[in-house]
This record gives sequence, C-alpha cells and structure tokens, in this order.
Amino acid sequence: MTNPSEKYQYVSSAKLPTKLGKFAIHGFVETESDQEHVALSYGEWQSDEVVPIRIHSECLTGDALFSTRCDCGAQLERALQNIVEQGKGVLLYLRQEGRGIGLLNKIQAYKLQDEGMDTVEANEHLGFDADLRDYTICKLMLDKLNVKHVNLMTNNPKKHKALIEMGINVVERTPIDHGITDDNRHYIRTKTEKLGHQFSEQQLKK
Ligand SMILES: Nc1nc2c(ncn2[C@@H]2O[C@H](COP(=O)(O)OP(=O)(O)OP(=O)(O)O)[C@@H](O)[C@H]2O)c(=O)[nH]1
Ligand SMILES: [Zn+2]
Repeated sequence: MTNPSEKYQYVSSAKLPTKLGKFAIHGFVETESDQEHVALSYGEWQSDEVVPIRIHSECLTGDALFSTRCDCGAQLERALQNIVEQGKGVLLYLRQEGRGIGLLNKIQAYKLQDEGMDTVEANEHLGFDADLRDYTICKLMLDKLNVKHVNLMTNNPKKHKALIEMGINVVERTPIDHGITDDNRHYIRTKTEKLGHQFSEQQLKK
C-alpha cells in the first residue's frame, strides 16, 4: 500500500480571520493530480485531546452560491460555528466536488434530477458510481495538525469508517442536520435511503 505522505504533500499555512472567528488555513496537494485541499484550524490542543472535526466535501453551489438544493452551505457554517463555540477544532475542506464527479458533471446530474431522477440514479445515468470520494488525505492532514482523537461532525457513516481504518480514534460522532428545507428534503431522503446517511424521521419532517 502506498504511504499517504508520498501521494500528498503539505504546502503552507497562514492566518485566516473569518466572520465566525480567527482560523488558520493549511494547504495540501495531491502530488499526482495537483488537486489542492485545505484545512482550517481553530484554537490549540495536545495530541491526547479530543478535537471536534468536520470533513466537508466541496460544493460550490451550496458552500459559496447559497443553493438550497442540498444542505452543504448550512452544514459548513454550522460546523465552523460549533468549532468556535467549543474553542477548538478542524475543518478538512476536500475538493471532491459533486461527491467526486466534478462541478460540471454535477450540473448535468442536477438537470437529470430536474427531470425526475434522484441523485444516485442521475450519477449512474452519467456513468459514475453514486459516490467516488476518497478520504485518504485526511490522515496526512490530521497528522500534520496533531489530531489523533476526534469528535466527528457528520451524518455519513462512510467518513466515520474511513477515519477508523486510517487509525484515527473517533471518540464521538455529532450529527449535523442543519439546512433541511423543502428544496432538499427529497435529496436528503435519498441520502438516507440509498447512501446510508443517518437522519431520523423526526429530522426529515422538520
Ligand atoms: N453527484 C452529486 N453530488 C452532489 C449532489 N448534490 C450535492 N452533491 C455533492 O455532495 C457532496 C456532499 O455530500 P453529501 O452526501 O451531501 O454529504 P456527506 O458529505 O456525505 O455527509 P455529511 O458529512 O453528513 O454532510 C458535495 O461534494 C456536493 O457537491 C448531486 O445531486 N449529485
Ligand atoms: Zn451541496
């Protein structure tokens, strides 16, 4: 098995003041593809402390353009707020747009959804698996930030499993069920029924 540190490199860090608080930003690159990823960190910790973390997959439409087709923008904001409220934490922002199919393919998938398919059917119609994401780089990012024990903010059991397999101690999982709207209720139900995300019926009815 290839050592993750040969596939990915840490590049640099800088201050990142935001409207939510004063973070630092850390840049990483996949050496073969030149794909760039970033981590945001807030506060300080020792390696034996449990650190709240969010692994967030890029969603240009939701994160930056206020789309309510999905819950990404609300989850991103809530995760950063949680980190600031707890005084420490890390956001791994992975450039895996469209669950790994890329932005323009995601827009093609959206069109198919406008015509009646769900997110999984649309991906498959375009010739992709439902979810192409790879979380290997998280290990290098967390090692670099001295994080070994985490409280993971997610509803996605695949992220939980991936961290455990790479030797990260997932002490706790915090659900992140913000941003459910009438526009994305069907999208979230598909995630629950076909991709294994953990939303309760009560959350889906909100
Ligand atoms: N292919 C595809 N990707 C989508 C679609 N809607 C959102 N995405 C992408 O889905 C990714 C977010 O994944 P989600 O399944 O919403 O959530 P998650 O990251 O698995 O789980 P959480 O940690 O609970 O948020 C982002 O990369 C989005 O760009 C869609 O309709 N089709
Ligand atoms: Zn999204």
